[in-house]
Amino acid sequence: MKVAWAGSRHAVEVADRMACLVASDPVFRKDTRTMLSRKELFKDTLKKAAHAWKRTVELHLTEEEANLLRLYIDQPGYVDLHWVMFVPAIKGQGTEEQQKKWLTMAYKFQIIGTYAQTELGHGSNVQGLETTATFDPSTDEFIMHSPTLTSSKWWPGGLGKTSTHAVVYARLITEGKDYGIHGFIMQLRSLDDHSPLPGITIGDIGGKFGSGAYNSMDNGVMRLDHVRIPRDQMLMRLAQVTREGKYVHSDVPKQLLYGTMVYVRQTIVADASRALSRAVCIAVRYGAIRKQFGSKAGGPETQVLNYKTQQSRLFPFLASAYAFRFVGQWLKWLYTDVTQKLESKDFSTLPEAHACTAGLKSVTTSATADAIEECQKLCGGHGYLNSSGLPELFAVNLPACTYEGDNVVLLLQVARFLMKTVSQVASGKQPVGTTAYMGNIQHLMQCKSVVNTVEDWLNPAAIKEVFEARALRMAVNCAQNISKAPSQEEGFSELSPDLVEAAVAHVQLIIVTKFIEKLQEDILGHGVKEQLQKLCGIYALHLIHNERLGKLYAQVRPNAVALVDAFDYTDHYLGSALGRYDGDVYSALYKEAWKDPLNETVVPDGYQEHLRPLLKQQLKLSRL
Ligand SMILES: CCCCCCCCCC/C=C\C/C=C/C(=O)SCCNC(=O)CCNC(=O)[C@H](O)C(C)(C)COP(=O)(O)OP(=O)(O)OC[C@H]1O[C@@H](n2cnc3c(N)ncnc32)[C@H](O)[C@@H]1OP(=O)(O)O
Ligand SMILES: Cc1cc2nc3c(=O)[nH]c(=O)nc-3n(C[C@H](O)[C@H](O)[C@H](O)COP(=O)(O)OP(=O)(O)OC[C@H]3O[C@@H](n4cnc5c(N)ncnc54)[C@H](O)[C@@H]3O)c2cc1C
Repeated sequence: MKVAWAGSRHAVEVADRMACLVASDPVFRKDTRTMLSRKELFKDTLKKAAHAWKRTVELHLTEEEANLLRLYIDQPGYVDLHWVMFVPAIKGQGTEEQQKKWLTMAYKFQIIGTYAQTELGHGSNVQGLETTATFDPSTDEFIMHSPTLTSSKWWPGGLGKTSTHAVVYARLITEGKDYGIHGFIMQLRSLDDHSPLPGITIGDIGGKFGSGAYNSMDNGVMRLDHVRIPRDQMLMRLAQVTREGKYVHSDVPKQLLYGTMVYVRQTIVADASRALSRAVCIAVRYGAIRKQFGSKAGGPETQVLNYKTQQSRLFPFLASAYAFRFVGQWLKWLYTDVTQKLESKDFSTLPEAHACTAGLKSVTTSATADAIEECQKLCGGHGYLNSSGLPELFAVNLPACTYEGDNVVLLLQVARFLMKTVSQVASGKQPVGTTAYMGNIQHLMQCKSVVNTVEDWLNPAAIKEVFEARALRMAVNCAQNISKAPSQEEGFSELSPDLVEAAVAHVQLIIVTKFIEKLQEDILGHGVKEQLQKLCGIYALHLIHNERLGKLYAQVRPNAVALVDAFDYTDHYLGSALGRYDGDVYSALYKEAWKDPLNETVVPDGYQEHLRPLLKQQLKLSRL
């Protein structure tokens, strides 16, 4: 099962090696992280990042190994933005010459970069950004400027205190005309003493939700006051400004400007499955240790994992973790495929890639955030302690519902793609890829489900048909209602809640389909495929209705702990007293409690000033 989860034996081996490297290095300790002040936490993040880079160089780690090392360190920081957004933005939007210049420095960490798109006034509406980049032909420079308070860059990770450079998104103005949003490479801080360059006001935007968690990241604010940069720092793969100031657009779709977001959304699906699997691992292992109540006859107490209510709340998350993992592996393939096509100037699959990445990012991160919260409840009171690992896991993953595109905004993009496809089907065009099922419209609009029993839900063809019929009917229903509205725009707006539901149904179909396709592969190991079939059935059935699932849960229960062990997480990475591999939960919880700064003294600080006078006064009063 470990191989099925990781994707290959090689993947299991590299992941194990990197996880152990992190777990055995004292610099990467994180057990007291939630007790650090913001300043201490930030400094700790700088220390870990520098140490990780040192180890990467010393051990000559490959890119794959270095990425895993970063992942297992498990502390959001400026390096994430550098590798996941700054470098890909230059790769995707820079010319070969620009890539050679900037990536050479970025790969060696001679510069640290971030991705500065969002502003105080606009995040979702990228075309509404206000920062300007005005070309000055007299000096061959762009003047970068924040004309209003709301145009202040706001949120970019690493911007606050760390980044020396950024890809800044701004409205390009040349020859008096506004050509809309484009990317520019800007140096922000001196490479000598790290002070902001003239005209740049920069700082951190303040503390965020939860202790520890995303507070390790210096999300930043930046104002630009007529800062000049050379013309060749405009990312010029998609469009150029000539020496004379003439705007020239290449013959590529302008949406490629959004390419970095497509790339990152794809990686976020993999992050979501990982976060969900961590929460499930904690809740399942703890559920096998925790006992409450026994039989009336005085028998042994029951493991809480054996309660049917616990199983019906928890096992759909276990199934979802596997489902998201497999769809994430497929999405990575889709992204590679579309990138290769783009390189040979085939842009035909771009809209589908956008819809798939946006939709899957949205559905998997929302489900993951909800599930982590529920796992906390599934662990009872102990789940609420920081030492359970769950509060921090929740706080770190909650913003994934917002960053890289608000989940509702992204689902509306999927809905727009679906409405277009329905109208193409109506005019006789055969849809392809993930919307190919819509071509089977006659049958799917009328067919009746043959699913009656739990066993039917293990029949892939039956499952697929149910999900296809559901998704298609919801999409067609929306399209018909939109066509009755006074205008397409009004109809879309009025029906947006239904459109979001239709988009979710389509995305869930993709997830179910990719799970089924995974089951058709050669899967090694005795009983592995059978367990995955049951999980696929649970994932599908819990989305439709909750009846008849008990039988499947009973079949999964004997292997539940093994199914979470297959995630192959070290105790260090899991970071949970409740989810420990050895099950020694109570001693771990007890030990963790004593690490709290409040326990440094027996009598707390503040006793002399506040507690003692109060107690004394009350005592005096009672004696009067
Ligand atoms: C290994 C270590 C692990 C570590 C893990 C680290 C994980 C790191 C994660 C980093 C964490 C946090 C960083 C966060 C960064 C950010 O948040 S960056 C900012 C992200 N911002 C957004 O996502 C904004 C969302 N808004 C948009 O994307 C667009 O503005 C929106 C799509 C909503 C609307 O676009 P418009 O251009 O205004 O308009 P529209 O008319 O709707 O679209 C026109 C047309 O273009 C198509 N389209 C839109 N987007 C794309 C795209 N990305 N690709 C392709 N096509 C796109 C759209 O469908 C329309 O097509 P049509 O044919 O005309 O219908
Ligand atoms: C932790 C974190 C890290 C981030 N890192 C970065 C970064 O590194 N770089 C960067 O540039 N940005 C970053 N961001 C910003 C992030 O990308 C934006 O916050 C995100 O795109 C959402 O935009 P917004 O904040 O403007 O939300 P808004 O668009 O203001 O959303 C507010 C509400 O309005 C709704 N809404 C908005 N538009 C519509 C619509 N058309 N139809 C229906 N409902 C709508 C939304 O669903 C939401 O409920 C980060 C954000 C966070 C939280």
